[in-house]
Amino acid sequence: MTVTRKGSHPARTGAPVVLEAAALRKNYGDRAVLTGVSVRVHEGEIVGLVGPNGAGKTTFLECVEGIRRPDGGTVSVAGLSRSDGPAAYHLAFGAQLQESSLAERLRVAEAMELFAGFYDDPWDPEDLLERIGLTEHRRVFYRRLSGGQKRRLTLALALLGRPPVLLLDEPTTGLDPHARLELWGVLEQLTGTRTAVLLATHDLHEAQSRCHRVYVLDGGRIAAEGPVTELLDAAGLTTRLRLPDRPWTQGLLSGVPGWTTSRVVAGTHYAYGEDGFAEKALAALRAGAGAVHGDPVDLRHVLAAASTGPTDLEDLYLTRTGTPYEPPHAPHRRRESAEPPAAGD
Ligand SMILES: Nc1ncnc2c1ncn2[C@@H]1O[C@H](COP(=O)(O)OP(=O)(O)OP(=O)(O)O)[C@@H](O)[C@H]1O
Repeated sequence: MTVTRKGSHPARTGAPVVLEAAALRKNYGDRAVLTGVSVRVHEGEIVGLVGPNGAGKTTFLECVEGIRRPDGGTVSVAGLSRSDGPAAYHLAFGAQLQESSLAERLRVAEAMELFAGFYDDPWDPEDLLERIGLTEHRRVFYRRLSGGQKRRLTLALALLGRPPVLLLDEPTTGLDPHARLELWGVLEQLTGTRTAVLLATHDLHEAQSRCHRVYVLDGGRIAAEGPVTELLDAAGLTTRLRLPDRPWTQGLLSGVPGWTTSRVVAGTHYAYGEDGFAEKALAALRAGAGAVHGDPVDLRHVLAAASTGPTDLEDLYLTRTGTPYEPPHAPHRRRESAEPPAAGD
């Protein structure tokens, strides 16, 4: 069987590099949270940073943004680094943090005008509000906006300076499907004009369908990097067979030609392999497993529950991090900072 997968984008890795983080390290106390993370983003690229809760995604973005001071490694954005001074450095990128807050009695249009004043050649605030779907709320106080509207406003503020690089921390969390589409429309328009986007997300479907490349961060290190389809093919993860786990499952499947790896999560066995593996595995199950474990009723149950399909980023995530994918849900909790902002910000 030939497998087709979603989410293949023409590579932009030939374009100039606009963000380069090399061997970034960060400790909180004696706990190493980033252990040498290197990330590169090219002009016009949308790059996803995915990984389990606590993997270090926000810490990485905050080190790039200059909110945290890394304990090692280097960062440059649009050719600038923190040593060029915070004012110059902060013009190199627009950032939308995981949590942000504005004065409660600031109206949407006032916030846009205020922030536009920081830049020599800002985006027209009214045009930006229109594109991001906030025009009808332009006179609404910040405190009266819904969570999703606040996310849209903070994204618009990040875009105002027409930055060459956008750093977004879970930009679609809390947005309704229509707002998500609007947001992706704006981002894709921007990347058409060479803006680069690096975004942390838990939404693997968006990461796969919208990003040119992903970095899978796990335990403070990069566990995988590249276009999703290339990563899956290179790892021999073309097809997935999912079935209830039994004591004999691993032994039987690992002997099937084309098998690559398996993970067991909460009693379900996820077996991965190259093209054709799943069909061979099912045939092996029908032919041999009854003899192996001697319980035909249970084997019928296992076969009835088995399903096969092409792999996607969820499978890469599971095999690389050992953690099953959790779909995105409610807006993120507020995190208390145990560390003051880095000096100079
Ligand atoms: N200010 C801080 N002080 C101490 N520990 C922190 C601080 N910020 C984050 N951590 C810890 O560092 C680790 C990485 O956190 P971080 O928020 O970077 O991960 P993440 O991948 O963004 O997680 P999530 O997906 O939950 O947002 C976590 O264990 C977290 O508890």
